[in-house]
Amino acid sequence: MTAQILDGKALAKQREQMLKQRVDLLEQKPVLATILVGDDPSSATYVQMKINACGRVGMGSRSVELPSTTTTEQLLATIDELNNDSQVCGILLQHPVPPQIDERACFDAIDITKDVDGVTTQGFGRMAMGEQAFGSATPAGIMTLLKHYDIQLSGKHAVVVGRSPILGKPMAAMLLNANCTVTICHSRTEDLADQIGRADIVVGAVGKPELIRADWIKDGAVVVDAGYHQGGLGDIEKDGLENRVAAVTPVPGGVGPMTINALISQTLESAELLA
Ligand SMILES: Nc1nc2c(c(=O)[nH]1)N[C@@H](CN(C=O)c1ccc(C(=O)N[C@@H](CCC(=O)O)C(=O)O)cc1)CN2
Repeated sequence: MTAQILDGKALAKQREQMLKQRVDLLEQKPVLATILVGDDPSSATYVQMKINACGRVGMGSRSVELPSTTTTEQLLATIDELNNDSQVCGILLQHPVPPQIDERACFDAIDITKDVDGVTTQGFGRMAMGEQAFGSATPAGIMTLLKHYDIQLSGKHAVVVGRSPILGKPMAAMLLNANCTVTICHSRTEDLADQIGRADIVVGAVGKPELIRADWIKDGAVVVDAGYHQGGLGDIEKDGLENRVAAVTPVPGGVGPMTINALISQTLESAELLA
């Protein structure tokens, strides 16, 4: 068996062409506001990648950069201003924020209609209940990728490794909504290798380089790696997998580009709904 490569980079590029056509139909250019707090170089790179993607599809962006000493109150005030700015149709608060900030309070201050990154508690709840909501960007991008490659989900056993509010938990909810049987594993899971060995679909969403070993994964599984670490490593070790699994996301070029694509797609949807 030769694994199908779930090429997120190519799919994101293809989808950007369609997004551009939809943007061109709008009278007012959609604007995504990005908020970067502090000076983490990776976060700055990811925000710049999002701003660049907006530009490629003809959308505008408003970049807000705040110092690492910013307080929760100051960040809440910035979010409030953007909530009330009729030109802004989506707000992205880059995670992580510096430790003195109550990140959850700040995420939850984003107006639900502008929560295009799917980070609010209300958005999560609505999505989990199967109601209209923008999904958290990385799991939403993964779902688009799986759909594009016609990966069958209904009735399959998915194991999500990681339970973070913007990745593992919403990923599990989305797979459940797609009729998977879902197991969530995390740092306290005692039999991780056994759980992974029973998975038809494995999602690495734990943020630890190659924590998931290739030989735990069963033949014919679908392997989705949401991790990205120094040296191009993901959360999942890939040694020999390409000859025995059904499909695998590359790192880089798999989930990452689909995260950004989900964000800009949802920003456009927000603009279309607000128009
Ligand atoms: N508010 C949010 N914060 C964070 C999110 C998020 O979805 N919303 N996700 C991650 C980081 N992230 C986006 O913010 C992100 C990470 C990596 C990539 C990506 O495309 N990576 C490339 C490789 C990197 C490169 O080329 O430099 C790839 O995988 O091909 C996109 C987005 C944490 N924070």
